[in-house]
Amino acid sequence: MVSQLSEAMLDVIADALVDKGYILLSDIIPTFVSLALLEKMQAKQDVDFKLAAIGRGSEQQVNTDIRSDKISWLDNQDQIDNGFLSIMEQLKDGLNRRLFMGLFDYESHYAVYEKGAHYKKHVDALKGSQNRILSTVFFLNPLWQQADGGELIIYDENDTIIATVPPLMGTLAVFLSERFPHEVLPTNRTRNSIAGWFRVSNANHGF
Ligand SMILES: O=C(O)CCC(=O)C(=O)O
Ligand SMILES: [Fe+2]
Repeated sequence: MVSQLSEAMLDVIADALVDKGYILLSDIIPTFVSLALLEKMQAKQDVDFKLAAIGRGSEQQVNTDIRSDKISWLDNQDQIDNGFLSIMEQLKDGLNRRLFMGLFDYESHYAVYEKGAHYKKHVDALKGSQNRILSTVFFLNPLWQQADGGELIIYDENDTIIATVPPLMGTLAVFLSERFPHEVLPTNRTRNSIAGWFRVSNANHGF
């Protein structure tokens, strides 16, 4: 398949991850891909989405005080999902070539936050667990207004806010999973996103 991410774009992303540990991008996923993802998401929302759980393995539980989004996992056998996943694959390969991150696979889910839903401050990977290494959040909300709320707030290690990201169609946030606590503020209207994580394959292999 023809690469959709240019070498120059991959250089910019790699440099930002080295310098700051995160980057906010727009225009990296073609509009026709985003629109297809949104259309599919909206068509499936009433049937296929389940309240997201927190915790791992047998500790998993739904706790809507902490997070109240509903999710559905992407599947690389699905043509629409694959439009997005193939670009994430290019990102993975491009970063591995530049930074030797050892990124091995990528898991991702659609998430719908209905009016009033939120996700309290959390980190996507516990320090030293070296499983989820790099987080991505892709937003699918055309015409988002400030009054709609639902911003992604990213903090640094000292709990200072470093980015307030409106969940606007086409924005992709990429950040190191262990380093940045983040939260989703309550949304005032339905908010659609795809959250994903690049993982390494074993505990000795990290960034
Ligand atoms: O949708 C978002 O803005 C972020 C979601 C998130 O942090 C997560 O699912 O871990
Ligand atoms: Fe998260």
